[in-house]
Amino acid sequence: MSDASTDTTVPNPAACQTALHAQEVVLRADAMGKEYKLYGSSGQRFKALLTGRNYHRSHWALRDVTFELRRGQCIGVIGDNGAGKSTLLKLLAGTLQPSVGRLHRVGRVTAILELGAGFHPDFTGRENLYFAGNMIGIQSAQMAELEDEIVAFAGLGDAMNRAVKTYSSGMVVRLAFALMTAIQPDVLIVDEALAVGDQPFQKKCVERITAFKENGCTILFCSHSPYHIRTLCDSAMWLHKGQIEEFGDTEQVLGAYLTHTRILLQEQEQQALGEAEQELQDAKQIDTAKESAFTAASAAAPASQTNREADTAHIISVEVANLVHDKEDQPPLLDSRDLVVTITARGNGLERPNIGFMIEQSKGVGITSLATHEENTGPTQLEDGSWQSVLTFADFSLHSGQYVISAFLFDESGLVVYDEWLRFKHLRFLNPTLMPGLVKLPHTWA
Ligand SMILES: Nc1ncnc2c1ncn2[C@@H]1O[C@H](COP(=O)(O)OP(=O)(O)OP(=O)(O)O)[C@@H](O)[C@H]1O
Repeated sequence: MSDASTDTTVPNPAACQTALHAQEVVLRADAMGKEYKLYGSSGQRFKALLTGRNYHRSHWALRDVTFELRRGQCIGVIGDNGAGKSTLLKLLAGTLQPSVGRLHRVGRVTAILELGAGFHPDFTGRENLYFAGNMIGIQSAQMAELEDEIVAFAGLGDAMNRAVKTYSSGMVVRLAFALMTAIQPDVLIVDEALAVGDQPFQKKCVERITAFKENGCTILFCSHSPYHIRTLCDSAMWLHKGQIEEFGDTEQVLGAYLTHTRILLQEQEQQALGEAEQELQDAKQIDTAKESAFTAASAAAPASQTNREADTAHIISVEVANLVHDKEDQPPLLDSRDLVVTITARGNGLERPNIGFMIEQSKGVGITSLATHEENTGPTQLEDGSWQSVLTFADFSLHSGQYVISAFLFDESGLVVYDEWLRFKHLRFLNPTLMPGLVKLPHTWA
C-alpha cells in the first residue's frame, strides 16, 4: 500500500498543448499493481476494522504493470474477461488508486468509462453541463462558449431542458460523451464506448475519436473488437491475468492474442465435443426460424417497412446460390464448385455502406473474413435504394465439411458495425480429396 502514488498535473489544456511536444511521455506506469481485498462476509470486514488484523483474501487484479505512452500514440488494450483491462483504465483515469507502484500523468486526461456517472439526476441536461463540466475542469465561462457545440453533438433537442433522471440510458450516454469530448484532451481513455448509442451516434463518436487521433491526442482504447483495435491503434497491449503479456506493434500483439484465444477455443471445443452436434441442430432450427420469419416479413411488406425502423441501416438478406436441401437432418448441400453469396442491405441515408463476410467451420474454427472496405470494392446500389454485394469463391477450395456463414454491415469508414447476422447460413460442401486438412491453398511447387 505504502509506496503507491498518483501524480497528476491537470486541467489547463492550452498551457499543456504548448508544454507537450511529440515524443513526450504523457503517461507512465511504473511497477503498478492493484490489490482487491476479498472478505468472506461483512462480519469479517468489520472484525478486520476493529482488530486491525487481516481477515481478507488478496486478489491482485493487476501486477507489476510498467509502460509509458507518448504523445500521439494510440494504444489498444485487449485481453480475456477478468484480465484487468477495466482496472487498468480506471487507474490511468484516476478513479482508482494503485495499491503499489507509481503513475505519472501529464496534461489533461479524459476518461470515457462509466458514462453519465458524474451527472446530478435532478438537474436538467443543460444544468448538468455546468455541474459535471465543473467537475472535469471546465469552468462556467468556458462552458458558455462550448455549450452550443455540446448540445448540437448530443442531439437531444428540447430534452436538454428536462431533468437527467427522466433520460433513457442512451440519452445519458449521448450527453456524457458530448461533454467529455468537448475539449480535446492530451490523453483520451475509452472503454468500449464505441458500442454505445444508436448507429448515427456511434458513427459520430468514432469520427470524433479519429479526429482527436489525427490532432495528436494520445488514446488508450480498450475493446473486445480486434477490428477496431487494428483500424484505430498503432500499438496494442495484451493483458493476461493482470499482467502485460505483450506490448508493441498492433499486428504482432493481435496475432499472439488471437492464437491464444484460438487455443482456448479449441480446448473448450474438445470438452464440448458431445454438445456440438446438439448445438448444430439448434442453430439449424434458429436459421430456419430466422429465414422463415424474414420471408414472412418480406412477403408482408417491402424491406424498408419490416419491423426495423426504415432509417436504420441493416442487412436485408444473405443468399447462397445452388444450395440443395437433400437431407432432413443436415444443412443444405452446396451443389456447385463455386460458392456465391449475395448480401443485400439497407444503408444509412446517402452513405455507401460496406459489407463483410465470414466463413467458419460449423464447430467454430474461423477460416476467412472479408470486407468490402478492406478491398476497396463497396456494394452496388440497387434501384430500390438498397445495397448489394455478390461474393464469389470460384472453385471453392475448402475440403468436405460443414460450414457456417456470417454477414456484416459496416458504415462507410468500416469502423461502425451497423448490423451482423452471426452464424446465419449453414451449408455442407463435398470436395473429395485424399489429403487431410481443411483447405487447398493456392500454391506452386518448384
Ligand atoms: N471491486 C472489485 N473487487 C474485487 N475484485 C474485483 C473488483 N473489480 C474487479 N475485480 C477483479 O479483478 C479482476 C480484473 O477485473 P477487470 O474488471 O479489470 O477485468 P477486465 O479485463 O476489464 O474484464 P472484462 O473484459 O470482463 O470487463 C477480475 O478477476 C475481477 O473479478
